[in-house]
Amino acid sequence: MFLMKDIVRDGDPVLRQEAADVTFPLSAEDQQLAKDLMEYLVVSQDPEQCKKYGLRAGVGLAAPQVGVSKKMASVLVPAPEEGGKSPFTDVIINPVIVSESVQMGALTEGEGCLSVDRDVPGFVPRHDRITLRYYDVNGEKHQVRLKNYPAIVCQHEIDHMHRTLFYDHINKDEPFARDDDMVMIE
Ligand SMILES: OCN(O)CCCc1ccccc1
Ligand code: NI
Repeated sequence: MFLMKDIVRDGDPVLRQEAADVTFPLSAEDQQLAKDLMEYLVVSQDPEQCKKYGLRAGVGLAAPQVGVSKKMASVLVPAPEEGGKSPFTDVIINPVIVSESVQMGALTEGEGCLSVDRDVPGFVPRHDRITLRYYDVNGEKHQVRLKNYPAIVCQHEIDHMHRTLFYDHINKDEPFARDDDMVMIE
């Protein structure tokens, strides 16, 4: 199981590398990696377990963040309300955004990252809607349309595979600048 000590922090070159495509069928190692990446999210989103293991809660975790420069990330978007259904939960492998809205969206709270041990205030403008193509651990191809929070999370994780951290997108001069067309996501 991954602990905070296993999470690579900003400054480590692996976070600024282009990650490698994953080959199928998954090696035993990559199967274990997928399990561990998802397990981290499940455990970190359980308040009791999160505290017990001293984790920072996360809704996504990309392989480069545990030092593995591969195009694999777990995503577990919590259900909006108790007992509801998660809007998106999967391990996304070799993801490609095949289309994206012109309209941008950003979390009103800004973003954070398990690999960035500091607050970086500001809006992180992303595409409000995307069509995402990816493979799951069984090598099955998926094409999904995501919007708002699930779309934001997937773009954050895919960024990790392409040398990008969330604060790269924040406007340096005016961190809270927004065009009136931008969807503000609670
Ligand atoms: O890469 C995942 N990770 O650093 C955890 C935080 C994920 C995340 C946080 C805010 C908005 C989108 C995604
Ligand atoms: Ni991150």
